[in-house]
Amino acid sequence: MLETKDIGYWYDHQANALYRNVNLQFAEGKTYAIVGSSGSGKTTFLSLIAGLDKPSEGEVLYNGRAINKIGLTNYRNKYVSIVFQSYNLFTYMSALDNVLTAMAITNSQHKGDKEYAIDMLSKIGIDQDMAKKNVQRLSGGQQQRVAIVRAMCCDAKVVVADEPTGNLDETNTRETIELFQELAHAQGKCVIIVTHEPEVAKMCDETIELKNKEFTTKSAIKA
Ligand SMILES: Nc1ncnc2c1ncn2[C@@H]1O[C@H](COP(=O)(O)OP(=O)(O)OP(=O)(O)O)[C@@H](O)[C@H]1O
Repeated sequence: MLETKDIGYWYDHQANALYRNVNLQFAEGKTYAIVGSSGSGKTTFLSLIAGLDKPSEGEVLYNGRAINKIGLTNYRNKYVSIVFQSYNLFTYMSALDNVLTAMAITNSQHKGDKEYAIDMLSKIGIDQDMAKKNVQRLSGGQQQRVAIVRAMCCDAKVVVADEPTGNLDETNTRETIELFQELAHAQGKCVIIVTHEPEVAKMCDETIELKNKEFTTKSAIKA
């Protein structure tokens, strides 16, 4: 579904490239963990496949089409959901309005379907009363789950997440990754997570390690 073709990236000079000739494939229905030391370029890689930045060389392909041909803004709006460590919810809105707004902005097939949004939120333990309160009244773990439900309610097939469990305790981390698994396994999405936590990587279907400017796919390690 998503493929990098000989991509390379450098901020200033080619000689200082973070990596070059990266050829990776990401399938729908699977979760991927990208691991590697700090500063190796994981976040940068995520921004390339999410269409937030362009590779210095090579192409990112979505279902065989170069994303710059699709148009980066068009690609991001239609095909990608992004989950951040800092949740990136609209802080002045309720959880319900956050989900409804995302469905409206992305023109989801569930656009305007309040009952669907309420039902999805209830699946992560946010009842109707709580769903209508300002999102800042929820705990960090709950806010991150709202951010994931928001991705679930949108049609985008690619979900990228940058350290989504960075602010969460062990229990919330596990629940969050289980939701990502559901997103991939039940909804057929392609979920790509940057993480420095080995427990998170273990729960994903595949781990890709970025080390010495090379990406290596590790065999699936099941928790
Ligand atoms: N705008 C920029 N201009 C120049 N260099 C940058 C810029 N943004 C990031 N870098 C450098 O590029 C390298 C890769 O950064 P990136 O954030 O992708 O790494 P990372 O693997 O995600 O790190 P971490 O795990 O610490 O978040 C780092 O050395 C960083 O200092």
